[in-house]
Amino acid sequence: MSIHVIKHPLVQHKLGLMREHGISTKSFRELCQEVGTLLTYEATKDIPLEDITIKGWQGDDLTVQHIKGKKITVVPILRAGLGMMEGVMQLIPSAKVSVVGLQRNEETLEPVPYFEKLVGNIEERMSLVIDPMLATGGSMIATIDMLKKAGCKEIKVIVLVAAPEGVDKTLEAHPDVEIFTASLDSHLNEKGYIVPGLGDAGDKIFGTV
Ligand SMILES: O=P(O)(O)OC[C@H]1O[C@H](OP(=O)(O)OP(=O)(O)O)[C@H](O)[C@@H]1O
Ligand SMILES: O=c1cc[nH]c(=O)[nH]1
Ligand SMILES: [Mg+2]
Repeated sequence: MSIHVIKHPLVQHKLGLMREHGISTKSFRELCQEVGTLLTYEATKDIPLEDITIKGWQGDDLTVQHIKGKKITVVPILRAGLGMMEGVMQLIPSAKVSVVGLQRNEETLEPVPYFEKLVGNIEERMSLVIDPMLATGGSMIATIDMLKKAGCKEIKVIVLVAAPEGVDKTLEAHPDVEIFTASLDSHLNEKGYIVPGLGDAGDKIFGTV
C-alpha cells in the first residue's frame, strides 16, 4: 500500500475542526502545523535505527538506539506547504529544506512552476514533500519529477487531504512514492477543488481571501 490514511483520533479530531465553515486564519494555521506534526510522526515510522553505546546515568556503558544517519530534506510546495513546515520541523529540526514554488492555473488546473531551490546533496537524502492539498495531483507530480531529476531516490509525501483522482494519478506516475494523509476525501468538484476538502488552503493560511 502506498497510500496511508492516518486514522489516529487526534488527527481526525483536528482535521474535523479544520473543515468548519468560517474557521479563523489563526485556528486554520495552528491546526495545519499540528496535523503536519502528527503525520510526520507516522511518515517517519520506518527510518532505520542503529545501536550506539553511551555512558548511562550511573556511569556504566549503555546501549541505546539512535537514528542511523538518515538525511532528510523537507520539501514545502509554495505557498500552502509553508503552513505545515514548522509542524514538520518540530520532529526533524535538523532537516534541510528544499523549496519548490508551483501555482495551479485555475482555468486549466495545470501546475505552473515559478521557483526551485533544492539542497545540494539531494541524492543522499529522503525527501519529505509537504502540501496541505493533493487535488488533481498535477502539483505533486511536477514536484516529484523535479526531485527525481535532481537525483533524489527516496520520496515520501505528506498531505492533509487527498482526492482519489490525485492519489491515483500520482501513484501511476510515481509508484515508488508513499503518501501519508489524514483523509482520502470523496472527489474533485468541477473547479478542481476537493470535496468535502478544506477550501483553498493557501488562502486560508495566508489570509488572502
Ligand atoms: O493537485 P493539484 O490540482 O495540483 O492542486 C493542489 C495544489 O493547489 C494548491 O496550491 P495553489 O496552486 O492554490 O497555490 P498556493 O499554495 O500558492 O495557494 C495546493 O496547495 C496544492 O499545491
Ligand atoms: O481543494 C483544493 C484544491 C486545490 N487547492 C486547494 O487549496 N484546495
Ligand atoms: Mg491556493
